[in-house]
Amino acid sequence: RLVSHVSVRCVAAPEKSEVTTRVERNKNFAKLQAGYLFPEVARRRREHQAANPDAKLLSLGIGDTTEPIPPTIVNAMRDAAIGLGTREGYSGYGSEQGQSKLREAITERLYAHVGRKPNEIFVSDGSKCDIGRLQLMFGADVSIATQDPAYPVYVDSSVIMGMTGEHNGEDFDGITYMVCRPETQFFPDLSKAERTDIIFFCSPNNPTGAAATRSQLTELVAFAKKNGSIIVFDAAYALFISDPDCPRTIYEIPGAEEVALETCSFSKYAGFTGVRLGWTVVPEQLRYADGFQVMNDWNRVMSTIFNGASNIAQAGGLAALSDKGWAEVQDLVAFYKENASILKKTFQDLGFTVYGGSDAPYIWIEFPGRKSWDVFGEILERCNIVTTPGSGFGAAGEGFVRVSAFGHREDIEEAVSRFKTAYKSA
Ligand SMILES: Cc1ncc(COP(=O)(O)O)c(CN[C@@H](CCC(=O)O)C(=O)O)c1O
Repeated sequence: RLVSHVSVRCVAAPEKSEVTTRVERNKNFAKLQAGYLFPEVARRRREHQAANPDAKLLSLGIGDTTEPIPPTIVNAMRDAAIGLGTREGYSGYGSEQGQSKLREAITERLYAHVGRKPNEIFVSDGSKCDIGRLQLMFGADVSIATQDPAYPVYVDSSVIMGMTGEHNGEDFDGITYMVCRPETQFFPDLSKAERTDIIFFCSPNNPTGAAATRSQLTELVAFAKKNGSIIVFDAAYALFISDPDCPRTIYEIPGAEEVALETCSFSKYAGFTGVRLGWTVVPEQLRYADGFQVMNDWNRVMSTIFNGASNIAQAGGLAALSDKGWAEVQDLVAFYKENASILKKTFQDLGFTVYGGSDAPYIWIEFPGRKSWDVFGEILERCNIVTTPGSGFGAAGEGFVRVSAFGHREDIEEAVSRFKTAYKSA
């Protein structure tokens, strides 16, 4: 009997050396330089708390919602859950693509005006999960480009899938990093970018908070068309956009349906980070080089390795898209936007160079010449506040720190007071 790779301690027998199986490890994992960013931030937070047991830590690190789910939405999930306890209300496995009425509601609320149809909307258990499944669908032989800095899942999932080479000390060989820094308004210089099969693009961008303009996204779509690339457009924060010149979906750009799929989520809209509900749009017009519809393979992935989003979560999503629920969603987003505005102004008044925070729930603060993890540690020590180091999002994030606006208002105000005390003469 093969025992798994654990040290086996048998009471009766003497301690044996470590026993292993004969299964080779996926070599791609060894390319990763550290654990995933947010568990590492959490580890350092726990370490600091252990060393300072009386400290009241405030978390402006991971972008996790904090406010209660609004009544229309939570009542719908409550009723769905109660219904499962009755013969007429019970339901088992649902469509892997999502309940039709939810697909229709997402389309009606967010995409009908740009030509998308319910059969192109695939409901899931969240956008991060879909990114991993999209990588599985694309396979290891595609070439990848991503904004830098960016949501770490794009790079880490590409490494795990075997789409990259080794880490070269700064970043991974085989990935095209499209640097997004202040000098180019956080939009990549596409004239210098190599052709890749897949382009991960997030707007509003996590972590910089920059929302791409219509002309920038028009340039991106043209770039993808010219190169025959597929854009994975991550719109997880689209509802935070106030600037009318910044599209909330890539499909506001004519022709995008031929080169882009879009992933989005109820996480930051309805406080569903723990409920788990998202979707990915795969247009009928999106085709591989051989003309095969991408939608067909995405459907095959979702029906093969996913058994559908929770029926309770879907009931909540449907309620969120009702007129009443959507008004409550807007109020939630406005609450976090106000947090962002308070934080942004605080850092500006303290003399920092600050980006983001207007069309996104993230504030991107520059610490010229400083190492991000050092600044992270300094803020933790001086303010007992958890942030996220910019270098955790890519090499171009070095010298920056991300501050999240997800928090109770009293915690945001306490954080502001602590920052003012600690950095009054920045
Ligand atoms: C751009 C982007 N896409 C997708 C997600 C996740 O969407 P779900 O539908 O909830 O799966 C996040 C959350 N990013 C947060 C949380 C950390 C993480 O997801 O690893 C953040 O960046 O702090 C995100 O920033």
